[in-house]
Amino acid sequence: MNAPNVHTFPNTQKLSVSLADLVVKLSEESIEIRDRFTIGISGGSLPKLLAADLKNRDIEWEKWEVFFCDERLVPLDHEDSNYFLCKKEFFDQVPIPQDQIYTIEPSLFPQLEEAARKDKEAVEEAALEIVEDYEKKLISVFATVNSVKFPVFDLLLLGVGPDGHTCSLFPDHPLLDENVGWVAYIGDSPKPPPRRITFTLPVINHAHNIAFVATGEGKQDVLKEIIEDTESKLPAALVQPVTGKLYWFLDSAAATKLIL
Ligand SMILES: O=C(O)[C@H](O)[C@@H](O)[C@H](O)[C@H](O)COP(=O)(O)O
Repeated sequence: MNAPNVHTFPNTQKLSVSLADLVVKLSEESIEIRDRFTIGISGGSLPKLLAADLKNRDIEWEKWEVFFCDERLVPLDHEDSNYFLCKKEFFDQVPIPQDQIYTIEPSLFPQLEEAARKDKEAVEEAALEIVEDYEKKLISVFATVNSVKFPVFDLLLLGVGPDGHTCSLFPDHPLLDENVGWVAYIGDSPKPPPRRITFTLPVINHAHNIAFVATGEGKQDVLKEIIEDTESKLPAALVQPVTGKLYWFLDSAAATKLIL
């Protein structure tokens, strides 16, 4: 594995500028080589930190293909939805074509909601339809181009929770062992809401570039383990690109305990 590139900034404004620099560079390179830029975005504080400076940059937005690294199984206009958050913080401010922003399928929601009134098995069945639909969306963008076992994103932007989770992959969860599927359903997320879908570890690890963004003192201890303990089994520590590059964008509060 390539050693991670850890970048620390005195404040989130400077972090956002440097993150935008990387995204602009990767977008230009990918468009030059593949005539498109495939990116996966996460929720949390990331969309705001991403958009802060990027929204003013000169970018071929019409070449972007955007997926969600994880998504909560709620309607797209629900305040828990990662799409809703990204729309408010980012998409509303840049001209990415709407049909190149790949959301979970809203028409599959009524049956999920109906299943929720029945039993766990019915919920799982309805959730699997959402998973399959999202995988089809990935196939529509990636399979004919790469013809590989896993999609290869140009860039995945990830957050990390104080427990070491990333996407909706949580510590000690059996989903960490998934090594075939591209998208997985989790019905027992320890962080609400409980029902979500998430990219699996192999999808994450096949990306050309992965950038984690973490800020604030609440991340100090977990970052020390993830970045410095080579034996750590925390989900974010299992993000180890097969051949791609791994970046960390931290503010000084989050990076305080690291030996850099
Ligand atoms: O789905 C979720 O519950 C959140 O999106 C979560 O995974 C978040 O990305 C991390 O906890 C980092 O969040 P912050 O960047 O806001 O600390």
